[in-house]
Amino acid sequence: MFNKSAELIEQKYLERARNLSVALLCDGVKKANIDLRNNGCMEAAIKPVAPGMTMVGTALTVQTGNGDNFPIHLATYSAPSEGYVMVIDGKGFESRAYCGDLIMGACQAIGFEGMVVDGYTRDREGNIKLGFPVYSKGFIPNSPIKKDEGNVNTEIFCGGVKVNPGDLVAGDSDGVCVIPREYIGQVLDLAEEKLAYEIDRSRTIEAYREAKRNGKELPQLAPQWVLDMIK
Ligand SMILES: O=C([O-])CC(=O)C(=O)O
Ligand SMILES: [Mg+2]
Repeated sequence: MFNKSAELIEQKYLERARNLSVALLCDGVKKANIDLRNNGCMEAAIKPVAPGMTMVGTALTVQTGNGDNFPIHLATYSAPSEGYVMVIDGKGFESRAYCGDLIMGACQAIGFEGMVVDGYTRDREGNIKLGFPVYSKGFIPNSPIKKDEGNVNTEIFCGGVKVNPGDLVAGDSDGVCVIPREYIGQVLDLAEEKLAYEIDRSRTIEAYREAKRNGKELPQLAPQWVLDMIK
């Protein structure tokens, strides 16, 4: 099945998401009480090809298996793709790489924001040189097959999380999370609240560090909720 790509997520939401870590976005999903495995956070096995890679975009989904990358080629060249993150359900297939730096380079040239592979990739050095954000389960040099059409833009599972075309996908050095489209505004509000809490905590920790350095009386370092739980 080959479906049209979902409408791009509004820029104002994408910009807000870019100012938040993936950890904060997952905290937002948790606070919103959305029934999503691991708060939308993909399995730890899905890692950035290099630390420092970050991406935020609208999900374009691909479903394949058996190390077959024909569906990835279909999605790359046949769907309008600027602003999308290609999320590939490769069923964790371990014996072949789904893609390398040629497809990645093409995706980058077209304007994809990044790629997530529930499976393995190759051409790691070339991928790092491109600076194209890719998240995968690891690397294997063995080449993909090109055979079946698979599915493009259908509901998939990637890294244990349900992904629909049009969902928000974000990645950083910690990993990848997915926010279902209908919850984006609510999750961003809650993630920003958590960010405000974290900024406040960092200030307290810095004040403690400063007092200790200067031999001053030490301020309370433990958060109030910890003190309440100890009581
Ligand atoms: O040959 C392939 O299909 C996968 C690959 O290594 C690339 O895209 O660079
Ligand atoms: Mg290659």
